[in-house]
Amino acid sequence: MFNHCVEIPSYSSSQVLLLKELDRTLAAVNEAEIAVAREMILLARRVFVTGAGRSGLALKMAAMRLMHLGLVVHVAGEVTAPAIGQGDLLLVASGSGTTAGAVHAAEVARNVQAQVLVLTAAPASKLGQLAQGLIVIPAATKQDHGGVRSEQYSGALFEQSVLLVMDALFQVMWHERGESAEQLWKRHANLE
Ligand SMILES: O=P(O)(O)OC[C@H]1O[C@](O)(CO)[C@@H](O)[C@@H]1O
Repeated sequence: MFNHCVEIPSYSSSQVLLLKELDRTLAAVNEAEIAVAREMILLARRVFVTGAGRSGLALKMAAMRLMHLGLVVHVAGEVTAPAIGQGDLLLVASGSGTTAGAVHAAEVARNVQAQVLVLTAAPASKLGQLAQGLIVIPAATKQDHGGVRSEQYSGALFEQSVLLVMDALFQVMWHERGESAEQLWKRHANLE
């Protein structure tokens, strides 16, 4: 039940809140962890991405950009995704680090000697412990309703941060590869 005595924030104040939270959270992401993630992505034979709900959707956006860079990328669970194996990388996003599908996928990947790179707000979680590479995003997890790490609903700050962390990493890798936007554009889907 909503408490109607609570002041309803305006659209613009909400926008400011989001930007402040993102600024603070992204500034706290460890650059050494990003460097390791970059290495793991570039060394992988193929990259698989997975995550539940909005966390998975944010990684699907990142997966598209990695494909635009010319990497071989699969979204786990899609009908065309092959088996993951040795030399592959599983990129998993889970704020809580406890979502069953995400943990299971990481276990499968480890069992077949694939590498596991995790973006999470909970590095001590089961998923965090399965990771060989970790990007810790100090945001609220989906059931952290305390409002301290974020005033946004559920895992929104984590999910937004996943997209921005991966887009920033894409920006680095794009310029390192020295390809023009026109060259990347040739890899864009032409059946959409
Ligand atoms: O990031 P987690 O903790 O794995 O949660 C997965 C997803 O579950 C949800 O709560 C519901 O889809 C999303 O907000 C979140 O992205």
